[in-house]
Amino acid sequence: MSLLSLRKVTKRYGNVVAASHVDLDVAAGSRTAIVGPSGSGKTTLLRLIAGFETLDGGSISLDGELLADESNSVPAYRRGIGYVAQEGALFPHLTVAENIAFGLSGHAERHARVDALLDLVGLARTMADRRPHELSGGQQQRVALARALARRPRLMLLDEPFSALDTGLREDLRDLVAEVLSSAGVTTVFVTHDQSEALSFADQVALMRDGVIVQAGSPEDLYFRPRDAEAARFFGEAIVVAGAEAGALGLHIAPDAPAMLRPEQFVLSTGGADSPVSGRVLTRTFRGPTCRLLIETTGTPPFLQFKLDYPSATAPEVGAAIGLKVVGEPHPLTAPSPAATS
Ligand SMILES: Nc1ncnc2c1ncn2[C@@H]1O[C@H](COP(=O)(O)OP(=O)(O)OP(=O)(O)O)[C@@H](O)[C@H]1O
Repeated sequence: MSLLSLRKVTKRYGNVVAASHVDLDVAAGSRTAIVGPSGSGKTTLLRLIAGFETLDGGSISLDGELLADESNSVPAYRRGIGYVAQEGALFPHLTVAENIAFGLSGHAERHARVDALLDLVGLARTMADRRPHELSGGQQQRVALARALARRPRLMLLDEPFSALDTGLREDLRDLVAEVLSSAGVTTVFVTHDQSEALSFADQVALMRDGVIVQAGSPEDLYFRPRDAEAARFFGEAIVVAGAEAGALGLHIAPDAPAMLRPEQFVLSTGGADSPVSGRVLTRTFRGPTCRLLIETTGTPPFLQFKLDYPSATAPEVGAAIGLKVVGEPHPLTAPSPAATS
């Protein structure tokens, strides 16, 4: 069942339409990622849901209750929504415990709740008396999460909460947050510009472009069945082929629409005598466990170039002849694209 519903949500800043007729449904207990290029309207959408901004059109409802439309707006503090921003959202003059307990009533209850929340977000109880400047960035974000959870929100909004952290820490904290939120059963909407974070953390991914949600669906939908070439490339390497290019790969696609393949749909073999398509390695970039190879087909023109990752231990050298076989189907794209490869 849908907990959060956005209907034709519109927000303008002067001439800029930051959100335009946005429809979005978020199921109870699920996690939705909002992704898209810089300036596409992700933060605006989150701030509208939180109640930090007013709507110019449309409506937002939570659990059947109207939160906002053109003429009404429930104040942010009455929405029962938790919000964790990128960084710096803690009160600097309050201790960790005071930050977490901010707004909670009852001394005894506050104390017990702070301890439970510190445990939940993996912070030692001895940190309760520290102030934010005595914590690392990752610890501060854990406190911010604990503070948002303290009020038992109906919905949690996360605006790039891990983006200021180093890669390793970022992944650890992301896994912890996923665990904490699902064990607490908290419905979550989060903004990220990191595609892999969106694909791994979310049940539903909504891709925004120029204030519009161009596609919303499961991570698999967005990755394997993107709507257009731009959406395809947003989620990783995409090989977009049309007409003769598809023929050169031995694929059958509709004549006037392009189609997309992911590089991992190409099975590469060295030697290549038995493979339907022949090619050679143009460049080879070592990346640790894998090498990124730039491949060019050599059989039937037009000759296509594309990149694919291959295990380093057995990666072919530059100039090596290879064989290629396509597995799975090419995915048809709705909008034509002039470029053949990414
Ligand atoms: N308070 C504001 N006043 C004027 N324009 C604004 C305001 N807030 C956002 N905008 C504009 O609205 C558009 C959407 O901004 P928004 O911050 O929602 O994008 P975003 O997708 O979150 O971007 P980023 O990934 O860079 O954070 C942008 O063109 C931005 O310049």
